[in-house]
Amino acid sequence: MLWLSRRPEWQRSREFETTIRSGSTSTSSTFGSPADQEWDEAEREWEAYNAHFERGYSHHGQDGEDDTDPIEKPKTRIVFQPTYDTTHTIFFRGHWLRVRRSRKHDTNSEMISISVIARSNNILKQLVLQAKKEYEAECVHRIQIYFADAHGSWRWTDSRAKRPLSSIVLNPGVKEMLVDDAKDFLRSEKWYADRGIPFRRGYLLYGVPGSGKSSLIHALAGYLQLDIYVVSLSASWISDSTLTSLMGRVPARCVVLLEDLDAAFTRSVSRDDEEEILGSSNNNNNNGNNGGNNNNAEGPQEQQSGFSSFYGSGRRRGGRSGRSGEYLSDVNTLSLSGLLNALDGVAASEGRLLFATTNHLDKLDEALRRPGRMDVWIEFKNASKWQAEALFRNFFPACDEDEVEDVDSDGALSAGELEARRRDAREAQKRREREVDEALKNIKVESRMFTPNPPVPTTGVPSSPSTSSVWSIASSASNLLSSASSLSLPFGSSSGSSTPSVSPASSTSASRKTSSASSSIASAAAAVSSSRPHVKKFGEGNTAYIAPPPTDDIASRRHSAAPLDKKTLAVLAKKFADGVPEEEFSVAGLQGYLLKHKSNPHLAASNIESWVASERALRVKLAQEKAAREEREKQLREKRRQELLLKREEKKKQEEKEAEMEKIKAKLAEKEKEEELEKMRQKLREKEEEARKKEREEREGKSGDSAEEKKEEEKVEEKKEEHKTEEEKKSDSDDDEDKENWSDALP
Ligand SMILES: Nc1ncnc2c1ncn2[C@@H]1O[C@H](COP(=O)(O)OP(=O)(O)OP(=O)(O)O)[C@@H](O)[C@H]1O
Repeated sequence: MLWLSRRPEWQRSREFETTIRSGSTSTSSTFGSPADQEWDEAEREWEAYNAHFERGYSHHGQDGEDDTDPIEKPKTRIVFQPTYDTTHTIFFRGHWLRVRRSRKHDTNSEMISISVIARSNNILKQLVLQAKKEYEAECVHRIQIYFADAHGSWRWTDSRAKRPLSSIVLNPGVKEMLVDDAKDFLRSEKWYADRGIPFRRGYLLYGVPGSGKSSLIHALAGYLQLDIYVVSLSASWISDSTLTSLMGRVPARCVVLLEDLDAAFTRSVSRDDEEEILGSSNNNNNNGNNGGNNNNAEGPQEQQSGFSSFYGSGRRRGGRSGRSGEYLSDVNTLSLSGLLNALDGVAASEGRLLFATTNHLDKLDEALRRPGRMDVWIEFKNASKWQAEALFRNFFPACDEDEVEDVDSDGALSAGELEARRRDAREAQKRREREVDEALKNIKVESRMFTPNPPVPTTGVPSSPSTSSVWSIASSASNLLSSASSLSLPFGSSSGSSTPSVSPASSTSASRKTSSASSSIASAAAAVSSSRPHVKKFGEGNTAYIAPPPTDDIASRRHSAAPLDKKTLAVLAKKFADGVPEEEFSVAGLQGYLLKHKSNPHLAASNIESWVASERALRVKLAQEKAAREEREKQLREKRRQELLLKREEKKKQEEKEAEMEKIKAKLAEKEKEEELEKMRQKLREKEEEARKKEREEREGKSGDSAEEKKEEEKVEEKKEEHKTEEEKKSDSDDDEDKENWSDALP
């Protein structure tokens, strides 16, 4: 893409899309392609033309707009790219190439297809090689950052200027060891191959937040000229398969960064889940404090750091269990075996430097900790005094001067040197005061006066100057002194005169001299002191009221510190480090503090103790608030738990009652059935009875008619009886005959 963006044909495309990038010209986060430069040129021409055009109509300079804008304006770059799905023709080394940008719909990733009509594909190979060369040349100064996306692919997110390793303040030897180890690894591919050892190296950076883990990785990647591929293991979409495909797709030489190693597999469901509430009643103390070891002194200074926060990726989205006690999505289905497989399975790519960061080493599974997966472990602690001093020295520039010879053994300037400096400062101060007095004397007194409230300028009407008007004049004069003196005094706050506080009482002498001064005082005084190019300020043209002095708070927020001489720097750095307690505050915390005093190293050094005290007080307050919050939450949970238990109890009772009722109903139904049956039986019996009765009656009704028949029947019966007895007799006589026959036959 870089190569394409440099083709003139690409830039001349008639169908193009535009978008914008922001950034200052010096720190543009994108490649400064010729297309960009051409566009800048066009923009400049257009602006010049417009300015010329407008001059014809406007009264130039009428409202005093200042042309000298010392601040470089942030630049909005217009990015200009040929559209998708259109074929563009580019001429390259005697061949016409057809180039087409398109988007893959499934992964939404961009694809560029280049075709050429030629006898061999050499021309395409040459093109790719040249593109690679140009890309690499560009990468010398920047590192490319890729983030894993939910489709299991790497998405280019940004390119960043390299961070010098020297800007990372770590205990002596740590950086050197890491650099040597990484360099050695990258050189020893053959060594690994000869021994059949997978060519991979893992580094585990663990320790308190804001101690420089991510910064070190960034700086190291820049030093080794490697791109960074970041995966946040707490992302909701991470699963075994996506991680495996991601790890299989990293290029051979790069830095792979696994963020939040401790947050992997820490999935939770919603806090409102009943089971969780009931189950957690016994370990309430862990709630909302899931490893958020807050006695690491981060307190209010804790910063969201790491790559994901830089680049706005998915990290900490949905919470980071380790720190915030919030909840990770329950869609994250990464398993330990999936992670191990992705790290050193067959599909895992080789040649990469794997960095994993965690704030909670104790939460890591033993399998992950096993050497071979994470070969080098580096612990990051809160800032030591040594680091604090180095940080201060890094932060404030030192001008090239004579070496620090007369800084005595404990780092302080010798008494003589100090006295000489104070004397110089006092003299410089007096000189300025004299100059201002001179200026005030020369001021032409006009008849116009300052008026008290209401602030309506009453030109030409004399009135006695009020306290407030005197104060404003005097303070502007003193302000002038203060700004002048702050430039010359080496010990701003210790001398007590670098930011003199102006009050009506303290400014009486000045006010007497200027009781009838006009508004021209301000400009006259400013003319005395200012040697810088004049920049017209808002309200400077006021003639009735002079601006009040900036408050101390505003005054201390100026943004540039004059370079310190080495001796002063040594003293201030020592003073600063003396005030920082050993390993109590993170480097990020100290950096935040120094940023607040960016323009005033003296104040930064002298205020450190009060900052430490206020941070501690704040931390105690936060801890108390946290404890109170936790207690409240605990009570709330306990209440909810009781309510839930009660509800469950009631529900159970209700269910039992219902079951009882059901039983009774069933019994009743059975009884009813029985009764019904009985009734039916009864009815049946009655019916039978009735039927019999009827039969009997019928029979009785017929009895007269059948008397003869009865007799006949009786006769038949008698005959039958007779016949039967005869037969019996006969059989008896037969038996007797047989017996006789037998007895004859026997001897
Ligand atoms: N040792 C250090 N040297 C220089 N700067 C540091 C150091 N530690 C922290 N910082 C500064 O503090 C900020 C946060 O640092 P960084 O993100 O590297 O911390 P971290 O240890 O990765 O934190 P986390 O664990 O929260 O990701 C950065 O702006 C960095 O410049």
